[in-house]
Amino acid sequence: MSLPPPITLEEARDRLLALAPLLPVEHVDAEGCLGRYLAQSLHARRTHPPTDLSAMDGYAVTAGDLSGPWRVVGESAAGHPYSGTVHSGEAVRISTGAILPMGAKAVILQEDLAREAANLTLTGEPPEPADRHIRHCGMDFFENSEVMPAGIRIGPAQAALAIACGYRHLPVRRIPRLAVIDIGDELAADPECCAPHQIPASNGAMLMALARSLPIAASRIGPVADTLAALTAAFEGAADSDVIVTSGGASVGDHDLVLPALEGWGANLDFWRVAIKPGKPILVATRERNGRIQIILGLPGNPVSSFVTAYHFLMPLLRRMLGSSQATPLQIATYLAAPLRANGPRREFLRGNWDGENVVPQTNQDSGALAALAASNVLIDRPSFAPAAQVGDPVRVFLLENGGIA
Ligand SMILES: Nc1nc2c(c(=O)[nH]1)N[C@H]1C(S)=C(S)[C@@H](COP(=O)(O)OP(=O)(O)OC[C@H]3O[C@@H](n4cnc5c(N)ncnc54)[C@H](O)[C@@H]3O)O[C@H]1N2
Ligand code: MOO
Repeated sequence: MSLPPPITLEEARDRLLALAPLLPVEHVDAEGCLGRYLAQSLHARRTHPPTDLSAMDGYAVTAGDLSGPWRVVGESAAGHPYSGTVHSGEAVRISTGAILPMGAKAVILQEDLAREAANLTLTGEPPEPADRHIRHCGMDFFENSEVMPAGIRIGPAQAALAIACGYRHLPVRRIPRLAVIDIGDELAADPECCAPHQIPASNGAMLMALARSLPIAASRIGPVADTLAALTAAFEGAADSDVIVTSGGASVGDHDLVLPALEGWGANLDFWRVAIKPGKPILVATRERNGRIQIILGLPGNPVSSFVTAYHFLMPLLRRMLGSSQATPLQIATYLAAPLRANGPRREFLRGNWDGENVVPQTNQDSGALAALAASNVLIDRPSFAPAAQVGDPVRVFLLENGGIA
């Protein structure tokens, strides 16, 4: 059997992302759409600050009157503005966030003043420049200005900004429906009831957990036996999903039936085999149903291969369907704390541990070594045919924690 030559990660991912249907837009409560992506750019519905505000607790005075003494004529507190106008020789008690009274052009810190009844004198330094402690109207954003582009991830700061801009609801894309299918005669559904010829089906839970770091609706099917009938039934069970992910049965063995089962089910193969390690046998297919495109990702069964292919393909696909403008994972540059052998033709993603300065590759790089994966917080990116590397050499890594996943 002649196999298709493996394509590069970039080509494979571009092809996959080009297939991704953009899901319909819906309007969701700003607090309820954390982790989703803005479907349209957001323009401020108000100016902020809406007028000049004090940035400190102190006294508001006129511009040409920074040496005092002054007479305190009133107060401007947050939510309770001073209604009069400040004149030369007068000061208004002002708190942080309170509206600067008319006529006032400077705020002097209370630490730089002495007050006795209504009499105020300067004991420290006046502000330099005079408006140093003033937040001017529009300092943050002006009405109608674009505050966030389409495709940005709505995290805590973005939700707060949207609310500050006057939005209760935000345009986001419908949550994708994902089905995860474990495939293999050797798989036990219950890890506590696992015969000697079996292994616990751990990939499904891992893939669900990975995908659930994004806002999705996921369901799990299986474990499914290595037969065409069982696979077809499993695909039928997932027929309403936007994305179907299988793990196992993607390679070339007699019992690796994902590809023939998909073809028998009416799916069209887009690509199979990518020049990465681990993860080479990954396949991507599509199926049209009621005018909708369903995407099927066949991931290799080896647990680390499943994880790495989900990281580089499934997660970017889901992000793109959710409308993200940064669907692919970002890298950081660090330094090797141990030497590495020269790499072969497949771009390799070594499991490693990064301490903030250097990265230590795991000793066990077998694609079935789940313990080494679980002890890792980065994937070290080794380009194809990278020469041997020494301690201290620069290397690029993908983060698996602290924002690396979602
Ligand atoms: N002659 C060749 N053999 C293999 C090739 C090749 O090019 N030529 N490729 C190898 C590579 S690379 C990989 S990766 C694996 C992938 O194989 P499959 O996707 O067919 O996976 P399986 O054979 O079904 O399983 C592999 C391994 O993973 C375990 N597994 C499977 N599913 C699960 C699960 N849900 N939870 C936990 N563990 C799972 C399974 O028991 C096997 O040990 O093929 C190589 N072979
Ligand atoms: O690609 Mo396989 O994932 O090398 O073990």
